[in-house]
Amino acid sequence: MKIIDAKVIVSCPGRNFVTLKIITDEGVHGIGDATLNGREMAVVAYLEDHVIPCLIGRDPQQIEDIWQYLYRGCYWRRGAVTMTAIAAVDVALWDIKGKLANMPLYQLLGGRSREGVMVYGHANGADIGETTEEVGRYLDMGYKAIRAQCGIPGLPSTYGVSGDKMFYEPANADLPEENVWSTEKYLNHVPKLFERLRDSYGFDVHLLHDCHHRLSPIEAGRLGKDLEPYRLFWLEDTVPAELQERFRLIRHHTTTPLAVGEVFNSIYDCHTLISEQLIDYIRSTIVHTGGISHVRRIAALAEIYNVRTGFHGATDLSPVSMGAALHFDTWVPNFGIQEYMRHTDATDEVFPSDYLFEDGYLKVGDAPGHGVDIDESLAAKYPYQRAYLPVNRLQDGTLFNW
Ligand SMILES: O=C(O)C(=O)C[C@H](O)[C@H](O)CO
Ligand SMILES: [Mg+2]
Repeated sequence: MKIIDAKVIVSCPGRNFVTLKIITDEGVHGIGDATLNGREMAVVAYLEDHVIPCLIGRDPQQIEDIWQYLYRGCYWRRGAVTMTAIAAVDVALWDIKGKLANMPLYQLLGGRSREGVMVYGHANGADIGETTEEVGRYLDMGYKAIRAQCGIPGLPSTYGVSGDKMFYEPANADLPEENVWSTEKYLNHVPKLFERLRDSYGFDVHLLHDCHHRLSPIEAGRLGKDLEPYRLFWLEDTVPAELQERFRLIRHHTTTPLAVGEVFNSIYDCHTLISEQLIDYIRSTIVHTGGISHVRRIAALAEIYNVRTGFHGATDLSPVSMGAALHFDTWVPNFGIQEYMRHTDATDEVFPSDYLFEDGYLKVGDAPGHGVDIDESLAAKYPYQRAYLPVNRLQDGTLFNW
């Protein structure tokens, strides 16, 4: 069996998605997500110019060999662009293997470990009152876990707060939008949000919060401590995580569970965090971390240190990523939670899928492979539109972390 063709499809049904489609001589095809928000075309060029020529003629059943060929063979290991491109190939090949075996992906991985995948939704508002109402709305929809973000008095905009309450899309400008940040204002305000949420809804719902890489370790320790009475499910991305050792200090100061990893692209970004049990949830996900073949190694390492998975699942990860992640989540023994930011109807039409939301859980279907496809003629109606994630400045103008 041979790969006879592969193509990259870029489509913007509201936001940009990059999809790799691999076609075999037996008529079976597989697809993988290659979307890297704000740097999409770098992955397109990487795939078209450097990866696809190496795929033609190879046996698509040799997933591991192809993975090693693309990782070791490029010499310049790791990096978001490389690992996203490899992930797209890997997921497309697992999709093909599932179709050849006539099995859903979770069966190939080792079978079902749970009936459904607990997901968390995104409640946000301009202030504490609005976020509290939004959390209520998510509870009414059946969610068991909800991430809560709210506007900070004195700041014109805040990460995680959007006009559209169902579909959050931060990459929205032809050039990067500039936000303004104050850690002091933020640290004073956030505990009040969670106090109100626990007063309003009690302790049965799982509450999560994302700091989006904006604190120093000691500030993170303080926030974690301040939030302890409200028993968060997790506090995410407290500090920029290039330096894994930073988490030792945070861990010394708080028992609030910690999650990190959506910007990681390799096991080498998180091995210290995991093996020293400095975190509780690892968020490195399939699309940006080399695909199923690499993420399952991270999950296996995490399992022996009692760290659970909590995959990134924002809207900039396409339904293809969500389908693959849900199969992985259905199987992986140390599953924790799955992020679920809903896609727009236009996106779901371009990417027909068979997963369903039911009472706080997402459930995969039994279609062979990962169960998500692309409608190419519809995709072609939404041409690429350049869009960037925002940048962030402190109130004195210093460039900061977004
Ligand atoms: O979903 C999250 O937790 C995020 O932090 C979303 C990110 O800002 C987004 O994926 C960046 O492209
Ligand atoms: Mg995040």
